[in-house]
Amino acid sequence: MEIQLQWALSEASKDFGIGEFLMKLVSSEKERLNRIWGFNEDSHVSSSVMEKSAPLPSAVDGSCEDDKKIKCKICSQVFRDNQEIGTHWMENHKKESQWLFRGYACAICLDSFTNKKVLESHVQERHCVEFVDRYMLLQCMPCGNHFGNSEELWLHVLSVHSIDFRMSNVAQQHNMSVDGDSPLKLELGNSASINHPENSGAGRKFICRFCGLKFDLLPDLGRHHQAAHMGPSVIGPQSPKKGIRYYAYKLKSGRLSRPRFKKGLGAVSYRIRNRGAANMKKRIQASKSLVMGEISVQPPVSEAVNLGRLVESQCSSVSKTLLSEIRKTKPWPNNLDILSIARLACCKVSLKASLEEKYGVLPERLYLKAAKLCSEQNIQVEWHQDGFVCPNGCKIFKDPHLLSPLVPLPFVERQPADFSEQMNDEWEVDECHYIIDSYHLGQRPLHKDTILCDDISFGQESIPVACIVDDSLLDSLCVPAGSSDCQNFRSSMPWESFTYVTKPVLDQSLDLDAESLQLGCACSQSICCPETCDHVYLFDNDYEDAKDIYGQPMHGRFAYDQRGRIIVEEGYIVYECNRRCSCNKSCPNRVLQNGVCVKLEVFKTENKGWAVRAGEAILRGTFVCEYIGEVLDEQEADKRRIRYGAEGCGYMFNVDAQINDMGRLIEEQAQYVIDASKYGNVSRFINHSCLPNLVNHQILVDSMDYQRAHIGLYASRDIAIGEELTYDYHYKLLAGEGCPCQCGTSKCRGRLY
Ligand SMILES: C[S@@+](CC[C@H](N)C(=O)[O-])C[C@H]1O[C@@H](n2cnc3c(N)ncnc32)[C@H](O)[C@@H]1O
Repeated sequence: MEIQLQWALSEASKDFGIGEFLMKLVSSEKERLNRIWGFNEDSHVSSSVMEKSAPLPSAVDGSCEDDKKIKCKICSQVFRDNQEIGTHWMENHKKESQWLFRGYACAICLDSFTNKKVLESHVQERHCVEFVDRYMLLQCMPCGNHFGNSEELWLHVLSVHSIDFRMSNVAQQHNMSVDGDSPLKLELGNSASINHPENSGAGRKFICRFCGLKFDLLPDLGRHHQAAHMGPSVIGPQSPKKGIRYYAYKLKSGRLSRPRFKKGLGAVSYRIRNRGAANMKKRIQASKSLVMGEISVQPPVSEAVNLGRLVESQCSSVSKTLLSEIRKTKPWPNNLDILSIARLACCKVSLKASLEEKYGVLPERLYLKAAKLCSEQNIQVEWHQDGFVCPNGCKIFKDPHLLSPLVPLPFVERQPADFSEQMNDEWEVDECHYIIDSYHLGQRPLHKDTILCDDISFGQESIPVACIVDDSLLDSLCVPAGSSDCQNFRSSMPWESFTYVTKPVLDQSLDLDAESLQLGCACSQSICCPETCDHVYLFDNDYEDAKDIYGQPMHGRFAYDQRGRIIVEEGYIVYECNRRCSCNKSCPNRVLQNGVCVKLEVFKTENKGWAVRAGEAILRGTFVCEYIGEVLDEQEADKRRIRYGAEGCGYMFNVDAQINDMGRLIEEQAQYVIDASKYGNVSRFINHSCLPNLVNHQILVDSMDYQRAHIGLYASRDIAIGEELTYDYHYKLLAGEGCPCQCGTSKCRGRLY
């Protein structure tokens, strides 16, 4: 066709008469097709005509035959097997199949996207490289598998998801029996359902299986699905945060539709009243998933029949797909995984062996990527250099084609033949230059550290919190106060000035009826799912318009992603599951309550006393620690402030002051203070910065009373190993000189208070 078209075009350009002749030919051919197949200009598919004239063996009517028929879920055309319906989709519903099945993934970090443009900006912003096609993988939307090209993807869809092409038996039956407004329509189809015009007597509709909304066109449903129900990783870059002025302006101008936020007992009783509605919702969802389960079970017999029909060339394609499936059974490591293994590797051989043991076969020279990551995180590794000899005697495979990293490589754009080559190219070209730049030019002086205490929590945290001091600062540990000897050395040790606790200590000053207000969700599995979890429902009930950090609606989603990273915008109270729920520790809605899961170190600074730094790379959204101490009401806090004096109040966390732009607009403010002076955890050593890398969120766990909200500190961006952890204290600036801020950032406001 391609060649004929080229010929026709070149002929037509030579002679106008030939062009006219070709146009006539095309239109008469079109007419002929319309006559034969009954197509007309307005609707490209007239199912009634199609059913009559398509040369298909089975009749459309006849109820006992219905079960065996494979009906296309878009146009209701009938097919004998998966292969036929697959070809039909490829030829007639290509657009729809792209909506339903084709996603994209970043080849560097494997994050998922539905849109190529968004992937492009992700690659540029996240990985700081110009986007080229080799950074793009295709991803199967329903199952998340990755593919090098659309042919592979389509083969996979054909062999694994062909059931999604067909109208399910249940759907067909319902289409015939259910009237237009029945809630049962929610249960139809997989990603979308269609009411066939002939069967229902109504116009064709696509129904979202998540929320029941109806759409006339499948692309509209696709767009809705993407906007309303896709996870954070598949959507665009973060929208700019809106500050208090923005909301204040909107409030003033009457244009603010801020989140409905019901706090305190009134809110809780409202929630309890709504429990009935929540349960009803759950029942609908449960019945939905039941029917969906029914739909997605593929009778094994059809697989066998289909396999028997495959010709040899198709067999090899299927085997290719199967092989790619096998390759994908082990997940590929993300940057953090590579980094943590790279830190411990003694050489390229040991790195490769450890990675392969965990993740199977990986791209060649992955060590270059590992070295780049180490370089970014200031972890010095020798082994990436050319000619490195491992002191442990590991033998390094010497690749004659690999140039020394010191030789500049020309950046030549090539179109690689297959995906594995793409991956190799990426590691080879980019990383070498990166390593040279940061490693050879950016060497830092080596400091020697002394570990003062292996674990200041003394076993209370699941990951020890070491206390470390740079040798050059050892002298500063001697308490100055005029004493020249180091007799007071021990009393200045940070862990000795307070009692380490891992749970908040509730002061008697608080008037709490906490226990009775705790709500468990009714999920029956050990791991809750957002569709049925009451805590998601409670959140949605409180905040209709909540957005995630990417600006997408939070409706029907947990506040955490699958990796336990917080995705909800600052300012919304998060409901975690609790001991009244039947889920276990690994439920995705339990994060803060599981305690510190990243390696933290307390260390001495030159000008801010003790501080906390990352003992490992921490990715954005990761829970770092809870601000723990004695929970006081405002009156008790005031008394203590007078007792401590201005300088002694450094460990008091004023929740009211910490509530962000969004929270400040909420009528009932959180009037409580957490004092970590006497009781606390590692968080009490975290210093202030005017440009911090942590944010705080209020998390409800043991009680629905907002005065018992936990304060969780989460990474607001990716944090490198060794980087000091900071949050913004938001102290009010007092009259007078106050305390100079030593955060040293470009955004420093000059004073702490
Ligand atoms: C919660 S404590 C932090 C740990 C404290 N550095 C220590 O040694 O225990 C808060 C106190 O640390 C000091 N601090 C924290 N951030 C600071 C900053 N950016 N500049 C100066 N001092 C800071 C102030 O003395 C403040 O009152």
